[in-house]
Amino acid sequence: MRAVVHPGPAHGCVRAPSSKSVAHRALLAAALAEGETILENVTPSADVRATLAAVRAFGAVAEPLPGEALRVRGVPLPLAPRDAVDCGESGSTLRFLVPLLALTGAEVTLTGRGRLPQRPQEIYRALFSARGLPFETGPAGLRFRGPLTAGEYRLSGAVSSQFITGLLLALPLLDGDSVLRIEPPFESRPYVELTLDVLARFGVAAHWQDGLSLFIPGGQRYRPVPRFAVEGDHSQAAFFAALGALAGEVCCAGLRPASAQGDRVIFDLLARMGAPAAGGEGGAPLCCRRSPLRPGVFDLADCPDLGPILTVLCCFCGGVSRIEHAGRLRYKESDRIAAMQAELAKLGLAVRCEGDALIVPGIGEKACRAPAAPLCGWNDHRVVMALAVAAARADGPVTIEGADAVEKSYPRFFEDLQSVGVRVELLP
Ligand SMILES: O=C(O)C1=C[C@@H](OP(=O)(O)O)[C@@H](O)[C@H](O)C1
Ligand SMILES: C=C(OP(=O)(O)O)C(=O)O
Repeated sequence: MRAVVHPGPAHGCVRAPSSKSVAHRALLAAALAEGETILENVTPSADVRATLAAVRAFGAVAEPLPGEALRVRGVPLPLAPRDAVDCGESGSTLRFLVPLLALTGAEVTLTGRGRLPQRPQEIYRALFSARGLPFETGPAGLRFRGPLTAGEYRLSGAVSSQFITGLLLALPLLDGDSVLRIEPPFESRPYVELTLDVLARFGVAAHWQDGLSLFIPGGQRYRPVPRFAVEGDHSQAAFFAALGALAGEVCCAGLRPASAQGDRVIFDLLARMGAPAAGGEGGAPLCCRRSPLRPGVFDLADCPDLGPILTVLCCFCGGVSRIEHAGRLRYKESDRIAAMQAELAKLGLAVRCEGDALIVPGIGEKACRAPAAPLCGWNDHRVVMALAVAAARADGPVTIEGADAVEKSYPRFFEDLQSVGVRVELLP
């Protein structure tokens, strides 16, 4: 599908889809809790559907209820899936499942598509090899066998926090206690805090011994939660907050003020740029309006998913910005540094790379150039959404190929964009 986005002002209010990160964690926790959990507000994105299929494959029952809710009846320990489990393009699904399915002691195969088979899995390979357990990646997918045992796990904090979350989900179910020792630099820490938050809501404890060591008591079981409503997604709201700051006034509803999501920092970043959000009291919508944006030095270490939209915002600042710790953007659904550099260049927006930092000279209040040729979405939802926001500030319509990549996390993205007055034509 291609999307033709027409520039113009945006005005209105968008309800954020539910947090993909919280939904993955809550689905897995509910699927491991004996008894019934009703999960409410689960946006059926492709990634969340992959996790849903996986929990069914390990023995949980999950029935859809009206209004994007699910009734989940869990199993105390995962059962060995009969067939390979398809993780789609979801890094979270795959990395969260590995330690859980290793508990079964059976040989397990996980498959994936798009860029998933190339994304780093070395951390798990090293942990499995150190324990004499098989872990192989090949054309048929990722194959491994447990059982993982309780004890001390040492792993780098610089590749992906998803390995830490995977271990945090599984180790409490072993008989003995475990400790995770994270080697610095430790990036994406808020995602680990989010995991601890969801674990606690399902009655599972783990705590920091110091800033880099997590103690995980063994012998625990997940407890069902009668009603668990998945909160709104700050990473997705970021696209609409940015749209407001660039092209009108847009409000984002459905966000939890006390959320543990690291990407809520988008509102601090916008305030630093000179577009502070109004509202937000007691969970009311947060509204950002067009303002002249100031450049600055920004850091993606703890909020990598903001990378593409932050780069777009910097392109419209009145001066040169620097975005630090962007290196891990190379290992997502696309190489997001290469993707954003290539596509923004077509809009006349130059982005330079200096090691792991991006240098972004902004054009201020001017419009960017609408190219005659289409932009490429790089099969990456966050690249497509960020380019669509940039297009609202172009000097003519901008075509984005591969726009259906938004299915991965935000199936209603283009409808929501239209609902705030941005004209979009969706073509097959
Ligand atoms: O735990 C999670 O839900 C996620 C962690 C982050 O990955 P990294 O830890 O690899 O940065 C983030 O990029 C991803 O979209 C979701
Ligand atoms: C990187 C992402 O997700 P995942 O790692 O789960 O594929 C993302 O949503 O941007």
